[in-house]
Amino acid sequence: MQNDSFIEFKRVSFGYGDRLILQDISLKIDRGQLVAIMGGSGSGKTTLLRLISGQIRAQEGQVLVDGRDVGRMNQRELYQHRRRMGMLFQFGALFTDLPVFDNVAFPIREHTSLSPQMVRDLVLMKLHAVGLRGTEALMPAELSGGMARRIALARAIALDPQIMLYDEPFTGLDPISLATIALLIKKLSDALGTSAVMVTHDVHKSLEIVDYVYFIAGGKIAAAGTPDEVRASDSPWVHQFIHGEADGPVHFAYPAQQSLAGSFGLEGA
Ligand SMILES: Nc1ncnc2c1ncn2[C@@H]1O[C@H](COP(=O)(O)OP(=O)(O)OP(=O)(O)O)[C@@H](O)[C@H]1O
Repeated sequence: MQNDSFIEFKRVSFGYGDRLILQDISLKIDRGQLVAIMGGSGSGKTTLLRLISGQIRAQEGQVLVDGRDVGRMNQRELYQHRRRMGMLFQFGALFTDLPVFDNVAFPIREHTSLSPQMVRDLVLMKLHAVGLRGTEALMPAELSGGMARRIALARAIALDPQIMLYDEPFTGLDPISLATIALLIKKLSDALGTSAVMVTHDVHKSLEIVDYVYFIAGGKIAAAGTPDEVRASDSPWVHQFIHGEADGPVHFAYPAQQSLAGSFGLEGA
């Protein structure tokens, strides 16, 4: 596997209207890497994912995927770009009126002209990958929350994506389902060699499975490192964040208005 960056933010700034959300962000995600993005509520984590998928364009700087600037892609290029991408969102619900089989088959039918037999083989393979072979005839209403999330994961990987974007994949799951999904995310990332970006509030579970973590605060990268570096960090900011303490430099209730990185000497940490 090549060890070069597949996703790269080069001095990216983005705002909704006049409100600057991300400011001069630079980061790199290597091929095959699983990276977590963490930060307080409203810090711009989902915005960062939208920049990668091309739903929004950077106002300054570049978002490069496989060397190509997502912000400069035309409609046709964006369509191709998204075809290489799998997404699992907290509210990425299944189509409730379609059985599991058709839910997983949906992107395959939409984006390829494979024969029904091939579609069937692929669907069964993906269901097997998430440990839910045998559920193809069930309707979404017949699934538990954890199973539904795994079926959504099977659908997200149906086309063997090169990039996976996860937005709060653990939210609303019981501890066992959460551990199962986390393990699957890790296993699939390794098996498929995808570059994966995961926005999450679940610090402890994420640190068990990711290769690298970026913390966002005040529109900037407040800290970054491998899980071991993060755990060993003596930064009060990181310490407060990973221990979920209410008091400290992080304001959980409101989006930070100015760079905490600067205030705590964490710039480029
Ligand atoms: N389409 C939009 N128009 C205007 N403001 C928006 C839009 N989408 C998000 N915002 C604002 O931008 C800020 C960053 O939003 P974003 O969803 O990226 O944060 P987040 O870090 O993912 O938050 P959370 O953890 O709460 O989901 C928030 O203050 C949000 O209210």
